[in-house]
Amino acid sequence: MKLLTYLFRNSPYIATLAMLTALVSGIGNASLITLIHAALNRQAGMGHMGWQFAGLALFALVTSVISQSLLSYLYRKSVFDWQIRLSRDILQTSLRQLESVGGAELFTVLVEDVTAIGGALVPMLPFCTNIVVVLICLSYLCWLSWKLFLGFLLVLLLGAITYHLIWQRSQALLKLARSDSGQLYGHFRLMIDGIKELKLHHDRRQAFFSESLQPVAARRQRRFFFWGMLHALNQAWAKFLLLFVMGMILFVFPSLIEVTPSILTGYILTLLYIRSMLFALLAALPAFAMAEIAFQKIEDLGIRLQRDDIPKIQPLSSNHFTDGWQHLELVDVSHTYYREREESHFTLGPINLKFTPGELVFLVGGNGSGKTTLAKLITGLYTPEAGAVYLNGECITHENRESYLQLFSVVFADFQLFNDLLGLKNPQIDAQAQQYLVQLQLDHKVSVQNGQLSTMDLSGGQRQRLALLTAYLEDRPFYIFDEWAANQDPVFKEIFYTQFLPALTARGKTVLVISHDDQYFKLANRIIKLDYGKLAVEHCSVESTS
Ligand SMILES: Nc1ncnc2c1ncn2[C@@H]1O[C@H](COP(=O)(O)OP(=O)(O)OP(=O)(O)O)[C@@H](O)[C@H]1O
Repeated sequence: MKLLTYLFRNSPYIATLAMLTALVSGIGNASLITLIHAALNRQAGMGHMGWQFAGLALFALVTSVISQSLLSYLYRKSVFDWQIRLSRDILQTSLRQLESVGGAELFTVLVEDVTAIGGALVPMLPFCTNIVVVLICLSYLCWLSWKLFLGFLLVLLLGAITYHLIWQRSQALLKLARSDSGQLYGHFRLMIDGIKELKLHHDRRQAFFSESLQPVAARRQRRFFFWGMLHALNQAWAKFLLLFVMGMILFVFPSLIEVTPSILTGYILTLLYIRSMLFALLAALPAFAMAEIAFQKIEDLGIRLQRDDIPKIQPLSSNHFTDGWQHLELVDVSHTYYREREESHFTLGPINLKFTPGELVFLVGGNGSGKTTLAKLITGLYTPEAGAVYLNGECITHENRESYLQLFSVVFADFQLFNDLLGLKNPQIDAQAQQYLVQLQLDHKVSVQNGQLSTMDLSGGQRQRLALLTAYLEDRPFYIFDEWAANQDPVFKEIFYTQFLPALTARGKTVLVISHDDQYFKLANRIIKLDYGKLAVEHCSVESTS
């Protein structure tokens, strides 16, 4: 049902046309059988009937081609629409919500569920055609003999009840198999991201393969197999029932009810004709079942992505914050992570901080003290659970958050490089990038043409420098570097702290550096130290923080 609603809402005209063609094709097909029966009983002139037969066959062919072509279009469009819509939703949703959904679940929905919905559209139109044929044929049977039809219906009812019982069990299995898919995609990601660690350690690789990946894959495969088996059982049961009912019509009912040989022939002929259609109807049900669960998963995800307590980021209305800022303030800001599995939580804050243009601020503290979380709060990637962030005295809310985000250029410790200098519209971008590449000592490795980097196959430290290049080109007022220099050689580390950072602040940029390099702390205007989520020390003029 959801599939039909989705289809008509998404492509009303094409779907209506496809459905009409499918229905008309069904009527054409059903008319053929009545014509064949009439021809067998010589009820009209044979020449006239021959033309009718040829016309109907041609009609069925044309309508079938049209509906199949429309179907193919609808399938591709459905997959495209869902993937684009979900991708847009994901890009619009707040970081915290995405983190709580998890990458593996997002990936499973984008790949598996979207394909399942598209896949269910494939048998959809033949399903409609077949339903029409079957319904017309059943009416024909009723018209031939309603008494015989009652007997037939009784057997059909018995079949429907048993079918439904097996169907329910198979649906439960399908849901379990779908949750296995989420876990399996999670393992695939882990395998690809952690391939070096897995390759290096034989026992770890074996354990990952045989204790993590394979059991989930095997369980999923087993569940899909049993699910398929239940459907096969249902199909076989349906076939048996049809044979059973034919046997009853041929050998039992004639002794109980008065029927002519012509009616018997009509019944058997019609049942033989709709046999394949009935089976096609049943064969389509698994695809619909998969789509139903996929819809449910996408709906769940939609609900999680658009939860009321974490509103979506509003689109960029104006860039008014970047025109000039005087001060940025965090007032009693806090954030808590809940770890359901460990039944524990980590709270950062309440934090009170102020930044002004042209400052060089170091953010220091032990591992897990909350430095990266604070950076996410400052940048607006996280919304404070308590307190507020103010820019020039204006509170940052969901209405102005998108504009506020444009204030920052951040290189996170787990940064991601893009080989296109995406979103940087400056016409001199190639020349500027080339100039920075020289400064970053990467010009012998990388070049930029039409905003595209020639390569990203670089060492870890060199990739970090490329991330710095992007940050430079963004030319935003507030820079944050999360342990950027950790992988740099001493020479370049020195250049970064003593040349690059002062050059940025000299241009009026505020720079917040998350760092453990205490030999450079003396360069800072201010040092902020975090200790287990609390602001431990804030030095204005620094010699040492220890
Ligand atoms: N997405 C998350 N979900 C749950 N807990 C998280 C998440 N991210 C961080 N944490 C927890 O919050 C705490 C602070 O993490 P954060 O990354 O901010 O620390 P950090 O000071 O940057 O650490 P490091 O110096 O190791 O990078 C840690 O205890 C961490 O386990």
